[in-house]
Amino acid sequence: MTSPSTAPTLYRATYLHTPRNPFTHPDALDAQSDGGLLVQDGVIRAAGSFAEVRAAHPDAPVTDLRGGLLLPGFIDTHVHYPQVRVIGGLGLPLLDWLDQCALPEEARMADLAYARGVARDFIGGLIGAGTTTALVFGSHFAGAVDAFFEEATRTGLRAVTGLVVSDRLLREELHTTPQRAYDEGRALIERWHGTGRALYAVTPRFSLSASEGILDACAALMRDFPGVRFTSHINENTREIQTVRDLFPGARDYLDTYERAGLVGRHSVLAHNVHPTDRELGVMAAHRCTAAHCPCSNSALGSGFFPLRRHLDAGVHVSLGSDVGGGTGFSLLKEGLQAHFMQNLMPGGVPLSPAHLLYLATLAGAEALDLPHTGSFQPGRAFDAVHLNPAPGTPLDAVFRHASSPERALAAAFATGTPADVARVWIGGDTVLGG
Ligand SMILES: O=c1[nH]c(=O)c2nc[nH]c2[nH]1
Ligand SMILES: [Zn+2]
Repeated sequence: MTSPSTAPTLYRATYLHTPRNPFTHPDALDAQSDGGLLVQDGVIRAAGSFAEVRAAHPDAPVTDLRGGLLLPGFIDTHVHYPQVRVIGGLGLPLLDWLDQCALPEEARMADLAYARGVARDFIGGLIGAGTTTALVFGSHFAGAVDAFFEEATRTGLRAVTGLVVSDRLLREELHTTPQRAYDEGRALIERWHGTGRALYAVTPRFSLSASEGILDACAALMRDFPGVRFTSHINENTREIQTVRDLFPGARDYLDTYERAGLVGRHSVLAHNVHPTDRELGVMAAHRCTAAHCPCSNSALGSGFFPLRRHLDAGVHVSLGSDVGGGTGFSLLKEGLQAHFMQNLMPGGVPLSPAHLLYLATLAGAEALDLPHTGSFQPGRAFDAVHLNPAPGTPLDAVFRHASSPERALAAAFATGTPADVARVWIGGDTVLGG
């Protein structure tokens, strides 16, 4: 039995979205300076100019959002739940930062009451930044992962996450065994995968902290539960890469440690990939897996410049991640700007237009996670949206009021927008912030 329809709403706004990929389609940006989106039962039913949608739906009540910018909700494809309270540990390279900042805090997640508070802080931060879907690196503790799914369910966030598993070189209390990794993962998948908006991601932390036995346990979960997603880290830092080489002498490269276990596929999202080989890029493209680019983290941890051009030339799909807490905050506007800066500064960088940045922050994430009902405003997709409406008197407000085109306003949103400019957020048509 289908539930009865609710009344439609016609949103009137300056809206922009990328129904296509601007790296392959030059006219990918769809910008409506006076646009209309008809939403019913959480789904976009019609989209276009306000005049055109109004004419077809003369009786729908109108919600007037003019004055700001309406964008698809942001999709963060790499962000760590247990690290929200340690954002800002600047000045350390990856392995020192893990030892001194991240892992001591992650050990605190054994305490369920603590984890519940962190889940609230974390999801509040995501939604406050306009993020409506996230691939979230979970916790090493199954109870903390439960707490996360509960909070995601309460808030309405579209969350893909799972138990983080490791069995070496971290701290003893963060280690597990292959059997326990499988058993706890299985129980979490059965409880949460496909429940409401939740999906499960099998998540070995990185090969540096994973034996072949743990990676095989991850592969067993992927085999036994088709449809679960996979995420981990790869090629972030040169010392990390050398250590992985030493730990897996039989592997051709870092990717091969995952590939041999059968963990590289269409539902795999590998974070960073700052230092890939050509072989790794070729295999990632062939398996249609995604590289999640985390420019603020790469800058803060001094990991290096992401070779976007090489990824695009090889045909590797790229999305965006905030990588909190190696990253510096939840805003994908800031990540877009940092990606733009870094591509500008590196030899052979890819010039990124506002359309590229919007795509990376929205549809690219939907494609990475294989969530075709999110990421743009095309009719049939869920109404996941963020309304940027800066306070009067702010520089972004001044630009918005005087912008010569919606695309200029979009560029300014990436250049100077922050969570303070997020006025309202919807997920599946429900207001989850503001309103
Ligand atoms: O940026 C990162 N953050 C982490 O928490 C992590 N763990 C392994 N590799 C990592 N990289
Ligand atoms: Zn990370």
